[in-house]
Amino acid sequence: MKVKVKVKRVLQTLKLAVLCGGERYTDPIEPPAFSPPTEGKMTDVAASGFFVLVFDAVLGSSMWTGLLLLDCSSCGGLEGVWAFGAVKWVFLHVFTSVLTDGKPQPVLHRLVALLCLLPPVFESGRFLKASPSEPYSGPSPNLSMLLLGPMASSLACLIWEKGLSGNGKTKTDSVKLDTSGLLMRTLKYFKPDTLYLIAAFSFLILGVICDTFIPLYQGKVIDMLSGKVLEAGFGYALGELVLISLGSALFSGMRGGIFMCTLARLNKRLKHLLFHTLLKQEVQFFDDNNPGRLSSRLHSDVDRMGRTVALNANAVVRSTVKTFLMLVVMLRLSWELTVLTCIEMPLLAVVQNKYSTLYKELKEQIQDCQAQNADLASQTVSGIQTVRSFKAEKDEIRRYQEALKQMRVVKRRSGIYSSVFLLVRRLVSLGIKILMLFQARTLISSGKLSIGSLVSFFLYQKPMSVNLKEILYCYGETVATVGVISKVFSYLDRTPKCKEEGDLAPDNLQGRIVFQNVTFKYQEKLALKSVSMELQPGKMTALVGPSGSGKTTCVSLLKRLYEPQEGEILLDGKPLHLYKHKYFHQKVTLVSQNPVLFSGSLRYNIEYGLQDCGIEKVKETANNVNAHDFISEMENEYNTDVGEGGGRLAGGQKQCIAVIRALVRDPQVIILDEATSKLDVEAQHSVLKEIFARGRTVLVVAHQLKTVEQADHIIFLENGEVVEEGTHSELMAKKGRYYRLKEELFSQDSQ
Ligand SMILES: Nc1ncnc2c1ncn2[C@@H]1O[C@H](COP(=O)(O)OP(=O)(O)OP(=O)(O)O)[C@@H](O)[C@H]1O
Repeated sequence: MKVKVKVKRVLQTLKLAVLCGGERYTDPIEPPAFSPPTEGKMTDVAASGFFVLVFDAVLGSSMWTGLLLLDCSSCGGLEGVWAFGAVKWVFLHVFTSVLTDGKPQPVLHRLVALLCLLPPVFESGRFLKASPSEPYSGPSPNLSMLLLGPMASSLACLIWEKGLSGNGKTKTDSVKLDTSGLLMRTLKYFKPDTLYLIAAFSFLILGVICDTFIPLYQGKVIDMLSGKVLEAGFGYALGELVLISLGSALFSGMRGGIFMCTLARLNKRLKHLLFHTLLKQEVQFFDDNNPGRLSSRLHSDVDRMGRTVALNANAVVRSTVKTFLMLVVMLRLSWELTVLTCIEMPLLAVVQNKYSTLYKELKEQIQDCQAQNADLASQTVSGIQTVRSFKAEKDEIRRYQEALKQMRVVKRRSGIYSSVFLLVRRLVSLGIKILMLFQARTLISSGKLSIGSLVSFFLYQKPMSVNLKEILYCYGETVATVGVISKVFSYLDRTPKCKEEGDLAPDNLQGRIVFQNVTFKYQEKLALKSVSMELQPGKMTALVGPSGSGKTTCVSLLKRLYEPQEGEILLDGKPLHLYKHKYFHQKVTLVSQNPVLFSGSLRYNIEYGLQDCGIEKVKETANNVNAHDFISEMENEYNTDVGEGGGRLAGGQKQCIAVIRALVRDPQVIILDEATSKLDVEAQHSVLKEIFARGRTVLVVAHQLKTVEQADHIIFLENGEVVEEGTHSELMAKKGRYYRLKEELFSQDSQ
């Protein structure tokens, strides 16, 4: 135990000396303050790696010194080399644990494994290649071999850390896990298409097998053309080539078709699920997320997510199988040229990995810009009347131009990165190609390679690098799409902040509404402060107050579009959330000043959300509010299309349709938010008469007292508080707070 502590302290002293860059440092217990923590961590790993390499060199030279002193020419043959590797692993492992206080980083594990494995693997290769005339004699103490192992191991670790396993600076294991977790989760959505996928992958593998053998047969045919093989076999080889080519075309076509079909099914499922989840969210969610962004998630992001995962899985499997088969054939043709081809791979992987990291960030930025642009354009187009009436076209164009400029900057950056990446990739490929041509000349002149085989090799080499590039590209593309996938899943996983649906649906509902100390905030903005009021059945209550006083908020809470943070709203003595949703929204209906109509027929809009409402009931209700006549005069009567947002109807007609839509539901509570302001006097009269029938509870929202003279009870709201209430005449007679506050309004009303 004491020895361990001593070793540790010595190591710490050495380590800190290195970390301090050779500066004088006396106290080994108190380490100097390292600057940024991540930098410190990386230096720590580098220092530990350095000590592992030194310790490995010490172990290696001790073994050779021991063998020389004991006068042993062999170190036990191949078994001895493997045994020494195992012993070395134990020593290095313990050393690394001590060095890192029992928490060695994964990179150190990899370094130790490589240092211990490389020499035995190399010696095993030598053993297998040894000819019977020169049998394997075991390793010899060679300085270059002693240096090569540690150098190759360090380089491999460096390439892995800096290039292949991420950007080498910030990527943590949890992020990696998250990426694979997200991809696995996306794959799970393919479950209903398992049969399709099995068929597609089977065709894919058959197609790949056929593809792989095409160049081999082409090479054979070329050798036959040059007269190196018997003429008789020519027709047979040509037949095989045609057959394989036909098979490749057929299987590839089937594979592509089935994949596209599966992708379409996945898209449909995901979009349906996302739309379903979105519609379940509370209204506040839609206040916080603008429609452009949500629609972009629903359309382009889901498409991209499915496409990336499905097509990339297809491409990766195809390219991997193809690469493996081609590698086998290429190794048989010439292992020297194959090694050169394979050198290209890690180099390209490093470049691609760097590019992928940058590309991922840029993709996310471009996506956000696109959503913002779409939102801006749709807002302007849908509000064109307002834009035109304020002559704000130039402002809107400028805003849109600025958004486009922002996107152009990001896209330009992406373009520059992509050209630099392409340049580096091409240069690497070119360098390797030149080396291969030199090697091919040597092989052909020594008779180890025929021209046909060289042609075959080159026919393999191009698709081989295309396959590798495809694998790397798919990897990059998948990494870039992880952001999109996680956003889509974040919406899919979102639990709506609504109370659970109740099961109350009484046949007889009186419609008595009570607000009990209701307080409500929009995010940080307080809109209602402890509001208490009562709406009586068979009576008309008016909610009056200046703009921003909280009238609409009261209505929204009563319609359960939001939930109060404090207090409760009761319907016939029961909290609203205890009622069944459908029942509740049929019994409590709202008609607003600017009702929203959907494109479709009048009948569709009136029956909206109702399953069992016949045309007779629609006609009867329309008749009751004197709307049947104007509807009958329309081109297709109740089947007349109202246009986008009801644009083909006049304001008063829209209000009339909204009133009918509310009344066909047989409501017990009706909320009129300046709902009849655009109707003529006669129409207003018939609408109000119908509304007040059947002892309904009526809540009317208004800005001015003079518009609600017929109300049984008036509640005056200001700054989210009830400041005054009573009948119209009581309020007019009162010289209370309301009149002091609103003298102007009062004098206007009393005129
Ligand atoms: N979606 C929202 N997000 C944040 N604040 C809001 C939201 N809707 C309303 N508010 C704020 O809540 C307060 C009350 O608004 P509310 O719409 O209820 O007033 P109102 O009396 O209906 O006004 P108006 O008569 O003009 O319609 C206002 O200060 C308003 O700015």
